[in-house]
Amino acid sequence: MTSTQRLAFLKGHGTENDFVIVPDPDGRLDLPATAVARICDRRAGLGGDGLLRVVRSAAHPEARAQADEAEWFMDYRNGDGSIAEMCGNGVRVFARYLLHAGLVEAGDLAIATRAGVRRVHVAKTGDVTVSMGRAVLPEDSVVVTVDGRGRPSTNVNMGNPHAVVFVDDLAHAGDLLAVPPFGPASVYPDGVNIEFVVDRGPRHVAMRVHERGSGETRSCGTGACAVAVATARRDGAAPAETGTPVTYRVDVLGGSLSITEQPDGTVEMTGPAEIVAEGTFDPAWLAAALA
Ligand SMILES: N[C@@H](CCC[C@H](N)C(=O)O)C(=O)O
Repeated sequence: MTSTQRLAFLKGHGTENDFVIVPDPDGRLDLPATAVARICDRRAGLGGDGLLRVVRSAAHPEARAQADEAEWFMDYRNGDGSIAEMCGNGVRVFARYLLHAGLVEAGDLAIATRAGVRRVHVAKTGDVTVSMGRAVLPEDSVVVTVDGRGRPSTNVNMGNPHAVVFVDDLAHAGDLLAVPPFGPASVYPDGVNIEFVVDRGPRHVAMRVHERGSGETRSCGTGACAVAVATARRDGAAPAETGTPVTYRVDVLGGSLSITEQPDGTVEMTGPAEIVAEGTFDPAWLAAALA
């Protein structure tokens, strides 16, 4: 980018998990963690739970191997600038952006991520569905520390790490999240996303989440998948054994997501994804942020 060119950005969200989208098709932009954190700052920057850099897979060293399957790579960063393997709301917003920008046709497409290629269905309007791969549930229940107290949780990996804690009242989660919860470093050496869950009805739950690298957010797509799978195990629902898909509605502070576990173990998520604004960075502000 030359000093006279202005870098474009867009803003989007999925169930109010919000992202700054930065198109960088040829992978020319060096975006250090400090710059991402400044861009995602809600007072001194644009504000967002995370950032989605849009890069051609062939132009990114971490995605080159996926380039035959997926033209575009979602380079996802948390709001503090740290890198995460996967973002479920982000990948829906990423697909909505590709369509919005005319980079793909409506229908089925593949998106490269650090957790592997994800298949997405995006129509011209409405919800976006993404196949999130298989959940991995290591057998052990893990004790996480919430507000100074140990609580048992279900360890679920959706490409990124989650700990699902069943609670009696979600209202308490707000107080509990005042001090960031954490999991044991032996199980989660790179940190963990922690979900608090209550029942709302048959195959219907609500959650709040504390995200690694972003704090409490109004939604987490991978978290909702982890919650649905952990709840299905708790409820004794076993799609692999019955051959019948199981669907949970997972309410989040910013809306609701539909999560289906298929008999082959893959997890599908359906929910909204919207682009809300687009513009350009002030070149002087950006240069300072990148310095
Ligand atoms: N909000 C995301 C998850 C983003 C990554 C997460 N904070 C991590 O560090 O693993 C989602 O919608 O899945």
